[in-house]
Amino acid sequence: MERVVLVTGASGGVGLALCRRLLGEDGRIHLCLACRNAQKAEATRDLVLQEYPAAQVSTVEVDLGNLASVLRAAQELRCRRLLHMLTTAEGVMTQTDRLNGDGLQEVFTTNLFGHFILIRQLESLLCGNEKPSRLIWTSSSNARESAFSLSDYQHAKGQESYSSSKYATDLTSVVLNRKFNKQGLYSSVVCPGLVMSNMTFKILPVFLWVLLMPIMFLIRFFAKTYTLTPYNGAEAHVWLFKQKPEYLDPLVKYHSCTSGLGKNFVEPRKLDVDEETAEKFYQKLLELEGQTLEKYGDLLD
Ligand SMILES: NC(=O)C1=CN([C@@H]2O[C@H](COP(=O)(O)OP(=O)(O)OC[C@H]3O[C@@H](n4cnc5c(N)ncnc54)[C@H](OP(=O)(O)O)[C@@H]3O)[C@@H](O)[C@H]2O)C=CC1
Ligand SMILES: CC(C)=CCC[C@@H](C)[C@H]1CC[C@H]2C3=C(CC[C@]12C)[C@@]1(C)CCC(=O)[C@@H](C)[C@@H]1CC3
Repeated sequence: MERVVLVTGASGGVGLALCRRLLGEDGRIHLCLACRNAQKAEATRDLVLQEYPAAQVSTVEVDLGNLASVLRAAQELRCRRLLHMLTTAEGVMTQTDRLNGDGLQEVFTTNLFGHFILIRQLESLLCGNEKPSRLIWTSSSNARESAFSLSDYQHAKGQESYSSSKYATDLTSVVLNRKFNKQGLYSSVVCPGLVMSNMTFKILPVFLWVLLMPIMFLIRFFAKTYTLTPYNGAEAHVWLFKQKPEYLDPLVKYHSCTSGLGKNFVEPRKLDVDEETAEKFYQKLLELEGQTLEKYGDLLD
């Protein structure tokens, strides 16, 4: 049976590199590209098919910061019946977080909660299959416990919404493993390292990054997480794709690394999470999910 792999954030950066690399690893997979709008999805599909003309590539339109869009995408994916792996590679990092149309913090929703809803809505596809299914979350080494608070888990009050959302991602993955491993669903978190992408181009202009490039190549001899290209950044995802999920440690984050001479490898590092906090946070996610489903009852089957 073909493996169906859904990649969010597939239109650029690490997500697009991951799609290309997955097809290079296994031409038999069915790749589903999740993009924010139909034009981007089609453009990405064309790009991927140029390189792998025989590949099976479908698209789904989803704005992860918009819960109605997430529920519609889940409905569509349920109709397609199959899903074996979901990997997240979208993300937003802004100086000024804001409320979205659902009255939730945008960074929290896009980086975590939209996916949480998507996964819960796709539980029937992901759980109880003959072979294990898997989730791969693109987190970050920037996930910091000090940025996260249970009482303000959407990070409405602080200035570190990105770090908070990535820490919340790590917590969620730990609990998902505890709840769903028995049903054959396994979750892992990865960090792609420092990658030149639209995200970093919002921190400094492209020309400055280009000027800094020689310095960064030198830094890479000492800092292995300077992966720099989306291709290198997707190393941990691709490595995980090839592992048996049952043998992975749920309390580890897998970091994409690149040596000074440009060789890619993966480094597992222990997650800095308190399992009790993770469980309490999960309960809060369930509460928020309840409110969301109540609001969007018309989008449920
Ligand atoms: N770059 C880096 O140095 C690091 C990145 N990461 C993480 O890696 C992941 C990928 O980042 P990277 O590739 O660098 O970033 P990019 O900005 O290049 O790519 C982000 C992708 O996410 C999509 N996206 C953004 N918002 C939404 C949304 N609301 N709904 C659907 N899709 C959305 C973008 O789509 P669109 O084309 O429509 O904008 C794009 O395809 C992120 O989770 C990021 O946090 C972690 C550590 C370091
Ligand atoms: C390399 C030189 C000489 C200058 C660049 C300085 C910073 C702009 C740069 C150094 C470390 C970078 C970094 C990130 C953004 C850009 C830097 C601060 C991230 C915060 C990007 C998003 C993430 O998820 C983190 C893991 C990155 C951590 C390192």
